Amino acid sequence: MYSTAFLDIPPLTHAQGDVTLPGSKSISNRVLLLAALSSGTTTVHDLLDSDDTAVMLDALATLGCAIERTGKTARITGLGGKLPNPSAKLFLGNAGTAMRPLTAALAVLGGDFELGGVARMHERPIGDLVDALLQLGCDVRYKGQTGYPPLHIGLPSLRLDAPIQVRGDVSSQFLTALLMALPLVAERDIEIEVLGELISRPYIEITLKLLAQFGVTVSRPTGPNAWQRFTIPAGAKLQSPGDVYVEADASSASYFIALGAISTAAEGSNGIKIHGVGASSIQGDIRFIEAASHMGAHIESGPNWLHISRKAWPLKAIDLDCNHIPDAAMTLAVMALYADGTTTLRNIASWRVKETDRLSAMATELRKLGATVVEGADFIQVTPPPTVAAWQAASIHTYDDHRIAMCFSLAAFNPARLPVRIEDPKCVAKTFPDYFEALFSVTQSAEEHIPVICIDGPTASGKGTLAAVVAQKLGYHFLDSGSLYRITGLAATRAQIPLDVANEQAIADLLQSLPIHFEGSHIWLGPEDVSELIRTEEAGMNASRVSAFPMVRAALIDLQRRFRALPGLVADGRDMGTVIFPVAPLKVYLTASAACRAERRYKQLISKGISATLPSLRADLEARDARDANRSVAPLRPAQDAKLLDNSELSVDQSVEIVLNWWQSKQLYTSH
Ligand SMILES: O=C(O)C1=C[C@@H](OP(=O)(O)O)[C@@H](O)[C@H](O)C1
Ligand SMILES: C=C(OP(=O)(O)O)C(=O)O
Repeated sequence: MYSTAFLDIPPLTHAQGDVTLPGSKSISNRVLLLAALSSGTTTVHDLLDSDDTAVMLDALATLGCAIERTGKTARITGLGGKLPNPSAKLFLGNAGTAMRPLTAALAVLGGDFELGGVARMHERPIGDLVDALLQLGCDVRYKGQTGYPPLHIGLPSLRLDAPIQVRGDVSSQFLTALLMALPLVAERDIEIEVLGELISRPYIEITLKLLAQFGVTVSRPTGPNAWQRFTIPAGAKLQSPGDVYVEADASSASYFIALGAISTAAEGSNGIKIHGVGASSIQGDIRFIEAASHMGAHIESGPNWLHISRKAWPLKAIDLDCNHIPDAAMTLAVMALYADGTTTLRNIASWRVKETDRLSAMATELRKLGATVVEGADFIQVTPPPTVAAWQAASIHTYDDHRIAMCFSLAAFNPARLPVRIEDPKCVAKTFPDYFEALFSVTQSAEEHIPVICIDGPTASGKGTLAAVVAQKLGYHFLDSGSLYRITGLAATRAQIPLDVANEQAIADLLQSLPIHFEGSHIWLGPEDVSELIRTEEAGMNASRVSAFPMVRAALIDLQRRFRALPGLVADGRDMGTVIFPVAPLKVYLTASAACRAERRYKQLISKGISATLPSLRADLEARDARDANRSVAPLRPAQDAKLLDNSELSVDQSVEIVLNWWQSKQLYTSH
């Protein structure tokens, strides 16, 4: 997951390949709750691991449910409708699928509970559900504002004789919550009557299908009243089905379906294949494929897969009632940027009460990109930027809304080849923590568009630390090129090849087959973590020797350039800006006085328990500077266009800030 303040997505040109998507949020949280309430043990496979499922799992554990987890599998011992801990304070984040169903289940079971979440959860309505529970005789009180969480739940005096009325026009989750909770107390038939137009209906189908798996068949009329009345039969009992498999999330699939529709594949391959969900999914958001097809996607499907490629281009503008796909419809609003006219998405008033006011947020952010947007009470109308030149590089504010972050990443395919900045990318953790990793695994950018920041400088200037922190702050890859020379020195020594120029061919040959692999700050040579081993003074001297051999340097050039990958690279070394990445947009040449560098190295060694003396360290360091500056190939010197940074008097944080400011000053993002 990218936990950076922002993530800059370079302009993307192509997409192709396979993605396996994480489990459905709606199915995961329903199955977890049903498994906990039912009798018997349930093994849930392919469970989503995200913020929304974490709050549900924590809540169930707090309530006394035994849960064993191994990877994506959870084994849940059902409570059989009895709570061992009938008193608890539950934090439910911003998960509607946890807050609403748990409120109903705990209200009918009774106890002493407090249910709350993040600030936004306390702005998301729950009054219609509470009203229904009060009719039933439950004791539910608002701890803050009437109509909103946090809630206190006490002991009920249940009255199950009259039909329970619930409004369905703000959220379908209120009806879902009642449907899952009422089998706990179904001594007689319990009827639920929906008032107003029921929105987001396909989510009710998910609820009914999963209830059926747990042994409860809800009956309802056929014909026009099919969405008005639901009857939970007397004697209904939640019984574990044993094993449950969670489909991949169809709403998450929408970003990759869109990707297939708006991108072309690089030569020799074809489209995007999504694994884990197919056209016969029980999730309503799968119907996004119909909308995407209308816009121009070519979609094929099998039992558990989808294959998408581009058919019509530009995409065709659509006018669509999106009430049945409220979440995936946000993706259509971004696809509309690539359409041949104005796209209108209707009947989506519920967008206003989700993770943020999504109607207003989408309108604001789409406008930043250059689109013309009309925002209505319950619709949005998007007209793409009129010309390529009208596109703008935008910094997208994400409002702690995972879907805003995910759908706006698709704007990186803009024809103006502008990057897109996604603020607070970690908000995707609500349903898809590794979204951006999945995106980068199937997308490509022209090499010249993948940013590289070079940080070159002499030994002990602190460039490794600076580069690693800058890479981490930007979410970029990190190349510690010096370590490649150190590994070369180590490998040659182990192969008993003397480090002199007569053996440069043999050392260069050795490099062709070295299994080098970087993992954060760790460097692996095959199965061995050599990070510590290559940091000794001796390894440094050996590195300096082999780095003077032209054949060795040539062999390492391609290897180093391959580190330039999405979303960007910070490369630390001695010739990053002069030789390896000569057209990098930012080159920093980091120095510090010899006295200062010797002292830093001294402290470093002493802290590791290695004895050293300052004068000898300083002499070694000056000798190494002289050798590096005078070697015939790629001598150590600043690139002509490098920015010089002397950090003798600066802390690491101060140096990082300077470099990030230099980087920021090169960006074009508008955030108005
Ligand atoms: O029941 C569910 O799993 C959901 C129902 C929908 O909410 P509304 O019914 O509030 O539209 C949807 O937006 C949400 O992401 C998940
Ligand atoms: C509306 C959403 O979430 P929630 O389940 O919290 O309602 C969503 O995931 O888009």
